[in-house]
Order: sequence, then structure tokens, then C-alpha cells
Amino acid sequence: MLKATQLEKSYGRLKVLKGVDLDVRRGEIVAIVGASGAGKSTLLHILGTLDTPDKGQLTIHDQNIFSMSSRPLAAFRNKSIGFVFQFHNLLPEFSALENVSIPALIRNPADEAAIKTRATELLTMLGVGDRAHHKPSELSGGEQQRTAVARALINAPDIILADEPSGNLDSKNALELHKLFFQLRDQMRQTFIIVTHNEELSKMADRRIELKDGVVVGH
Ligand SMILES: Nc1ncnc2c1ncn2[C@@H]1O[C@H](COP(=O)(O)OP(=O)(O)OP(=O)(O)O)[C@@H](O)[C@H]1O
Repeated sequence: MLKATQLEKSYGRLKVLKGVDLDVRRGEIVAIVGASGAGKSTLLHILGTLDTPDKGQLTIHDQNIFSMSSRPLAAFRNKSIGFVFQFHNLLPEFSALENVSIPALIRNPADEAAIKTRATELLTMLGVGDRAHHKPSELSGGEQQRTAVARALINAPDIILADEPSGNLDSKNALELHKLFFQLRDQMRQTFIIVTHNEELSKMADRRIELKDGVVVGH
């Protein structure tokens, strides 16, 4: 469902990706590991269509991503890809419920009532239903992360990209979040590509790939 071929990316004279190949099947959970500075976040941004490589191809659902113009690409991204980042980027002036609703409201502004219902269901499923009307600053780190996961799920994306999702969680909340990813995969057949330094998570994953010297080792 996602296939990257010979991705290359440099920042000035620093060549970060030197020909990365990756093929991810639907419902698979792939962990990307590698030393600090290896290029994991760079790769995740490219796979998430947020950045472009200097060379190489990316197809998602047989769509050739880098041949799409910006508007259709933005719509495709909003529909197909969910993002969970370590510093969750929740909007501080909005409640948890509003934060979760926003990606769906962008797609479908007329559907506000149904979206609020779905957002409430997701927050409840993630164990933070009773915090729905609080702003991010009034939530714990774990609750904020769960809210960010709910937001990533609101448009039922096929692919969820996560960059150090448990990086700022204590071990109990980290384990719960990891279990949740597997539960979602089992229930909804979602595909996860997760950059992580967490050993436990990378061992739980279906596949662990390592970025080293600009290429993928250990498929
Ligand atoms: N916008 C940028 N401009 C210049 N250099 C960059 C930029 N983004 C990343 N880099 C450099 O590219 C290299 C790869 O960065 P990247 O964030 O992808 O690594 P990473 O594997 O995710 O690291 P970490 O595990 O520390 O988060 C690093 O040396 C970084 O300093």
C-alpha cells in the first residue's frame, strides 16, 4: 500500500537519505529505528508527503505522490494519513474535542454534529472521554498524547505515521499507547509506521527496520 523507491535527500552538503527503499503492506506495523541524526524524521516527513525528496518515488495506494499538485495532495494527505508526533502539536486555545474534530471539519464543514459525535466516541475509546472539554494545558502528557491519537484517527486514515509517539510518556502510559496501536490495527486494519527509540515497541512491531548510513538495513 506504501512503496518508497530509492529516496534521496540532502540538506546542503549533508546527504541524509542515500537511496531508501521501503514497502509496507496494509495492516502492518513497522518500527523505524536508528541512531540520532540517521534521518528517521526526514524519512517520515517524506512518507507523510509533508516533504519531498531530491530523488526517488513514493506511491501510496498506487498514487504517484510526487506527481500530484499541491491541492489534491493536501486532500489526499488529510484523508489517508494520520500523524502522531512526540510534541503533539495540539492547538492550545481549543478543547480536546475541538482539536480532534478539526481535521474532519476541514474535510466536511457541514457535518459538525456527526463529527463531534465521532470525536467523542474516539476520545472515550482512548480513555479520555471525561477530559473532552478541557484544553491541552489542563491535560496530562499521556492524556494529550491520547488526544493526538484520536485526532490522527478522526478521518479513519489508512496509514498512521508516528514520530517518537511515546517519547514523552512514562513507561506505563507508553505501554498503554503501544498496546492501543496494536488494538487499532487489529480492529481497523490500520497501517502504522513508527519512528521510535523504544526497544519494547520496536520488538513488538511486525517489522523493525534500521536506517543506517542513509539506507535501510535489516528489512
Ligand atoms: N531542515 C533541515 N536543515 C538542515 N539539516 C537538517 C534539517 N532537518 C534535519 N537536518 C539534519 O539531517 C540529519 C537527519 O535528521 P533527522 O531529524 O531526520 O534525524 P533522526 O534520525 O530523526 O534523529 P533523532 O533520532 O535525533 O530525532 C541530522 O543531521 C539533522 O541535523
